[in-house]
Amino acid sequence: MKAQKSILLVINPIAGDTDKKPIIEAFKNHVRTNGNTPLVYETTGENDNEAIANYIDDHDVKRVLISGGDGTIRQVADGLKERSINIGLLPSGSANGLASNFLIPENLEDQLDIALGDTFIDLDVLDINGYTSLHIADLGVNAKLIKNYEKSEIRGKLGYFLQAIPTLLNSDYPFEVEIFANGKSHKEEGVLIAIANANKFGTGANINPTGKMDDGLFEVLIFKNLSIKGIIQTFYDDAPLDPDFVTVISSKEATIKCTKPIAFQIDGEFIGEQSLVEAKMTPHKLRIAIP
Ligand SMILES: Nc1ncnc2c1ncn2[C@@H]1O[C@H](COP(=O)(O)OP(=O)(O)OP(=O)(O)O)[C@@H](O)[C@H]1O
Repeated sequence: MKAQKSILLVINPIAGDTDKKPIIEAFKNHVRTNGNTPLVYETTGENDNEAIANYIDDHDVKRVLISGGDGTIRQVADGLKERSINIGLLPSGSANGLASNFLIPENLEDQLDIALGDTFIDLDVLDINGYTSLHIADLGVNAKLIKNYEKSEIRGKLGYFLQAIPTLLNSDYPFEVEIFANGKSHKEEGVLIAIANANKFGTGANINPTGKMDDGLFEVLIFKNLSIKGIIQTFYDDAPLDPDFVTVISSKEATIKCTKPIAFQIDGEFIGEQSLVEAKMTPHKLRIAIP
């Protein structure tokens, strides 16, 4: 007889503003049907990283499924640290930026099959100003959009969309930056400087079409203006980006200096206005089950 394995679901009850009971029930049924033991940890918003790490050690957990947005995935990544535990994703955040890069289906039973399956990516883990980043961090218009969205009452895609127009009209942009990477300095003007491990934002915009999420490198992308042609290009998955619109630098380490503090976000979380951003690849990988 096969030994029973403990599978933990880390679930954020507030992510995406949806009822999580159906996810918890489907998870428990699925895991029990496979002869394993389902465990559930609901995040509280307070010291979850530490609590998740303790829970994993105390219950000899063999795999962690995550139901939430990018914030919850980052918390699990921080909790796992050196533990080599496979994870699976049941996206339930409002944007699901990271998960949107893996073509995970909408159907919950299909998601469970994939999350408990044996096809994996060893995702790069970045350190940016001391925070873990798995997806995309950026300075400029998108971070400003996220800040205004976090302050607004309206959640979901509509809330994000409603913030777009006043944010885009903001007079702080373009701003001046100096980027040090691969032993060179680049001085540029930009409206958005992204540090991208992944390809796409949760909105579907493919800002980093040539990036690979497991190659030990990230891209610094300097978007020089809000060109309509450039923006439209980012909606076509494999379209090469116009060099008049964006400069791309691949690196393991980069320092970005701005002449004034600029709105900054990491994986969908607004961090504050920053004039210095230091990004480096860590030796860690996050092993995620994917389709
Ligand atoms: N029980 C809780 N009550 C309040 N806040 C919580 C709770 N659990 C987690 N959080 C907070 O939720 C945030 C993470 O949310 P997450 O990114 O997973 O979802 P989201 O914002 O809906 O999705 P997305 O990032 O895809 O837009 C963190 O700031 C965390 O502190």
